[in-house]
Amino acid sequence: MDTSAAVDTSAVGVEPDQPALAARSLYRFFRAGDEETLALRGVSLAVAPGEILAVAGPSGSGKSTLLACLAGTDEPDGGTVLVAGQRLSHRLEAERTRLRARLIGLLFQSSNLLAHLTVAQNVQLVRRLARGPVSTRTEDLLGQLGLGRRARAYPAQLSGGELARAGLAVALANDPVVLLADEPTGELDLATERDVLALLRARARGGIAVVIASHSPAVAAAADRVLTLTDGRLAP
Ligand SMILES: Nc1ncnc2c1ncn2[C@@H]1O[C@H](COP(=O)(O)OP(=O)(O)OP(=O)(O)O)[C@@H](O)[C@H]1O
Repeated sequence: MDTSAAVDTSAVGVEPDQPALAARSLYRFFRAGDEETLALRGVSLAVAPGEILAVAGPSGSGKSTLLACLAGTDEPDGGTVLVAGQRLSHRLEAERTRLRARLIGLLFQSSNLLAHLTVAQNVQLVRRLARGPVSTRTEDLLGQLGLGRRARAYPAQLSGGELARAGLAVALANDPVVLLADEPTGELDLATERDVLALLRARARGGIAVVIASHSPAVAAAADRVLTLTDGRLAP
């Protein structure tokens, strides 16, 4: 799909023709005792603003490792990650954390909400950590995700579908350039999965680049592009 016409890249702070996210030749090794696992073996990819990329692949193929390196929660042993043209990899952890808080939204299968905060407070916490201008108001974001009436609810008081949308609100709270989702729909029923994917598509139209690691056929069908990881290598 040609996303360039529909997307205002300036809205997400990405130069025209610049990928929102780029990974060049990522390598990641794990050593446990005598055993060495090559989890990523030279993975390169680029995701345009407004694009939804699905990363498929069997269990153990390296999907979570790739997403962690793209998010800067893990450091690749080799290669580079760029978000909106800024290098995320090979920096001090505090700098990676600062860049991540400003530029990246994270969505995981298990809830990314703090249990002792309400939905609105969870969103506001992420905004404060971003320490930068955030254009959408908390009430507007929750309204867009159909959570206007649940702003003061605690996570334990939400239904599964509401919890999924609240997790998405937290992932979008910092107006990210890139949203990274690791099996975000793994525990959802089909209707809620469709709901979440439609919401992700709507956000992508606003210019966010989305990367989803998932086994789900519905995710692959909803994506603009699917790449498959096999033993730490990508194939189209
Ligand atoms: N911290 C770690 N220490 C040692 N090995 C690890 C570590 N993290 C991941 N691995 C190994 O790296 C490989 C890739 O794991 P990863 O979790 O990225 O795969 P995955 O495709 O996300 O799998 P799944 O779909 O089951 O979540 C596996 O062989 C895994 O055992």
